[in-house]
Amino acid sequence: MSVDTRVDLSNGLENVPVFIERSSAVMTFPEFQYSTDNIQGPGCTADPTEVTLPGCSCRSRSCCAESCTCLRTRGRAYDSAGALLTLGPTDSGYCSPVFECNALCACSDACSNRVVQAGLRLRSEVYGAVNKGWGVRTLEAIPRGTFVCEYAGEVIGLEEARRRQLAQSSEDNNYIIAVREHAGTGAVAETFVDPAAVGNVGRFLNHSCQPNLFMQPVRVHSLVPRLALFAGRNIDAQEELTFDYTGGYSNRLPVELLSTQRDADIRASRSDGLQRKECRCGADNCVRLLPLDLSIINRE
Ligand SMILES: C[S@@+](CC[C@H](N)C(=O)[O-])C[C@H]1O[C@@H](n2cnc3c(N)ncnc32)[C@H](O)[C@@H]1O
Repeated sequence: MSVDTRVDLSNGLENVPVFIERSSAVMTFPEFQYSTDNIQGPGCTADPTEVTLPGCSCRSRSCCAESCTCLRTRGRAYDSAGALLTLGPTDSGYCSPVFECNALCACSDACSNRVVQAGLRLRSEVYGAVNKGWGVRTLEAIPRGTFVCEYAGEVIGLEEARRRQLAQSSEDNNYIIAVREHAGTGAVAETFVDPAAVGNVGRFLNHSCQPNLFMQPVRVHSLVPRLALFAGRNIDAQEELTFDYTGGYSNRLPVELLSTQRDADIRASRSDGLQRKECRCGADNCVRLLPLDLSIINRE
């Protein structure tokens, strides 16, 4: 792929271009297929592009929490400007699910419950981030709570995630993100997304121990969640965009896996094949090692 400032990495697929900084041309640019949406990968039993959720029958421009069936149970997720209302943990310790109005809903495209599905709105640039390979910075200021982009890629099953993680060498970038959600009755739903071969601008986001983005699973047309990234604080133009690869509080392991994870962490901090990489985020609270979700490879 040729690298030029005016090249739109998404090739017109996004609402706004995703630029590549010209001075970063010395670094090799990875080959991958740009996709704005998740696609079904090996081991994923549901097609993320299929419309499977029921729609509301609100004939209004924008839905009201009192009458809309999409909003009635869980309440409003966004304010009237589209900013995410809850940017913190719920009592369960997991993030609260967000359901947007979908293709089967009778409300208009201007409904305030359609944010992530509207796609990228902010201009950003992929650039050479010192000592971290490629990174993403915003070209405009972003208010807290604003939707920034998805972490889109192949949605894969646990076995496939395990196979891919085991095939990685210590030099390879790790792209697989596992997200866990409380699914009621004590069950925990897990989603694995790998944007290495098919993905969007999210695949270039680096980790920080003090990130400015926050990951929130959002369901639009399908039960398969989209991993949406929102601004966790006000962000200035030119700041690097980062998120916590562990998913922070929203990604706690189920209790039965906690001891496995602890043992695995100890094993991996020794020098086996899955040596963890040094974290170069530069934050005051940096834990010095990049997170690696060892529960994927240590699960029977
Ligand atoms: C999802 S990719 C992010 C984009 C990547 N920097 C690139 O060049 O394509 C994840 C990889 O980026 C690098 N990375 C991300 N955050 C980092 C950090 N805080 N410190 C050092 N390397 C980091 C690691 O090599 C990691 O495996």
